[in-house]
Amino acid sequence: MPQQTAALEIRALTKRFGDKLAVDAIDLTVPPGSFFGLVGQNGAGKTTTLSMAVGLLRPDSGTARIFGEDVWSAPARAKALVGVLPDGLAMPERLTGREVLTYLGLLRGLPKHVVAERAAELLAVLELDGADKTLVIEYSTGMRKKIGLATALLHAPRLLVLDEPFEAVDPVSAATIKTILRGFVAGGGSVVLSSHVMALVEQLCDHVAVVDSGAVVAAGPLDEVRGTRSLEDAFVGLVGGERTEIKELSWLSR
Ligand SMILES: Nc1ncnc2c1ncn2[C@@H]1O[C@H](COP(=O)(O)OP(=O)(O)OP(=O)(O)O)[C@@H](O)[C@H]1O
Repeated sequence: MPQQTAALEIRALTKRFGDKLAVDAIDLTVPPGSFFGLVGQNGAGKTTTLSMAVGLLRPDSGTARIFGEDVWSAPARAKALVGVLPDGLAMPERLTGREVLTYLGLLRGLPKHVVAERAAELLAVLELDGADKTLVIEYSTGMRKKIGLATALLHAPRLLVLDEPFEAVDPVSAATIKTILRGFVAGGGSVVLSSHVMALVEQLCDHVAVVDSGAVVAAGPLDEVRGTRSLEDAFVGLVGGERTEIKELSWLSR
């Protein structure tokens, strides 16, 4: 059977901030149609990797391809294929959610009626339509995540790259987002998300990569990476185990 083009292929991506090697020649292959979880401790390099992979942060070296299109040498073709929810998404703050979607949809070159229909549907599904008169500057953190996800979905991309999509999102909205993402994958889409919540990654993802100190320490189908353990136990084992040197905070005891 011929090999299918990877949804996302990262080769030797490297980023240094001053003396800090944030991402160290990372390699990652996201198979088409997969639901891929990227996990790692705080500061492991997940956001830096994903930002370089989608063209938001220029790498020092290495390549990223989205369905074969090089993100840095063919950015327009690559970016047409991907929807991105970045960490700390900057939004036009003085617009309502609907206005943001309309603005970004038209910038993407979608016909006006298509933008209007999709914006209405996304706002309804994500329960943001009640906030039709609310400016983004007045949104809660969770509402910002949801409008960010709506902007990522608007142009019907083939790949979604989502940095911590469930952070600060209430359980009802999280359930809605899970349903949307599962439907997206069932319909042939591919998803890469980063998360610290192992249970969520186990629930949603079929592939996982564990990042530690800017490098991948394990990657592949979820069942191969976790083996017979829970993902949390596998993760703790992979990234350095329990920290026995930590003394109790004795001054907290009464
Ligand atoms: N703009 C920057 N300038 C300097 N150092 C940075 C910058 N962005 C990230 N770093 C450093 O690079 C390393 C990787 O950071 P990154 O945000 O990619 O980690 P992460 O895995 O996404 O962490 P978290 O789970 O806490 O979001 C960290 O040591 C961080 O301090």
